[in-house]
Amino acid sequence: MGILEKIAEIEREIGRTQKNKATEYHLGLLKAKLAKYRLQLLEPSGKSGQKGEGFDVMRSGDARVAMIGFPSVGKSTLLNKLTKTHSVASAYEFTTLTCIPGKIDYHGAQIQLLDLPGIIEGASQGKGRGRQVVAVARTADLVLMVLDATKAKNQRELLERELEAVGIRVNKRRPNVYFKVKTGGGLSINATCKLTKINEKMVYHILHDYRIFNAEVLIREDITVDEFIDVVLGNRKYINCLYCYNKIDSISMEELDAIAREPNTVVVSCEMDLNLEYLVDKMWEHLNLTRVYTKKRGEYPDFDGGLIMRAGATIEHVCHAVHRTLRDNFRYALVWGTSAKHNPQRVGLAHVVQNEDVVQIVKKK
Ligand SMILES: Nc1nc2c(ncn2[C@@H]2O[C@H](COP(=O)(O)OP(=O)(O)OP(=O)(O)O)[C@@H](O)[C@H]2O)c(=O)[nH]1
Ligand SMILES: [K+]
Ligand SMILES: [Mg+2]
Repeated sequence: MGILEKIAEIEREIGRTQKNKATEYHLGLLKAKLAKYRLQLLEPSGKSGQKGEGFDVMRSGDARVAMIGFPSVGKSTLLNKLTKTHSVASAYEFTTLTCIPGKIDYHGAQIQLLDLPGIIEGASQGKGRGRQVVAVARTADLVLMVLDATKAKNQRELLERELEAVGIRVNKRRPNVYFKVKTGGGLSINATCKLTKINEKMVYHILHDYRIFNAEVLIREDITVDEFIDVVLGNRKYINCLYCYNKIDSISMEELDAIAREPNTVVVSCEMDLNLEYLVDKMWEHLNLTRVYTKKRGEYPDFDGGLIMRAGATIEHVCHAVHRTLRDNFRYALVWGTSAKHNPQRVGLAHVVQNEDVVQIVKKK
């Protein structure tokens, strides 16, 4: 039996099985099996030409945003509106067949925006160019899910399911579980809180199913079976996602009002140039980047320049971004801004900077 058939069979069985206390355990095991087969689907099948030409676009700029959506929702039109790149747009589905990068300048930061082919249901199992498209999504710092405001309401769930199937978790954080595989000593399973959705026996069996017989597990929050499997597989990507409904020029005010209230959602019309600037603001917000200005002693900070850092960046990261030898000559730093207790605060390498901080690095004599 092929993997696809095995997957279909397990999915059928899950569908057949009623969800209740008595079947919970059995369902947990089925889900573990399903995840295992899906993982195999993702692995390259030996033939090296499989990767798909036109999809390995070089990363550039400070962050990468990938547009994911069904055909003809307006992804290419949006790329044309937001960047100087041109990507063919037309009323036919599957107009775009490769990955086309564009660049957005946002107050001195550069965001790489990727136009991609439309995906269809079953994309994660290799339908269309789905597999290449979702593989690109895995490399993004933010997924921009482009949706057609005039189409059915379940687009969002369908797309999310395709991303889930390749190990992408959108707008979720990594489950708070310590998990370490060991070479001996058996299984040690502990929890620091009450578990209502999973129990020790289930954890034990899932680990056995993955042929893990020695490991330390410390569960620190009330996780589900799926979340535990994510931890065990370890290759999940947790990516922020912003939902962008396009073509709002073609729906009623009532419909618009309902969509606009959904979380993490921006409504736009490429055709009427509606809300596009706001969309870029929201993209920046969801990328969760931090801008830090550096200054020299006795001089004003350079508010035009500014370093773009990941959230959680420290003074050490700032040093690396300025010059590769700076960290070795580092004595202390002075920080002005929201991360400082008083202005300026004298800090060490481990100090976490915040958006719009000003940093002066003082070197060893
Ligand atoms: N009414 C309306 N139509 C739009 C809007 N934006 C794009 N379109 C139209 O939607 C159609 C599809 O646009 P594309 O940009 O090619 O869509 P796509 O998502 O890139 O499509 P594929 O590459 O085939 O997946 C075109 O006919 C566009 O003119 C909009 O804001 N309103
Ligand atoms: K199209
Ligand atoms: Mg297109």
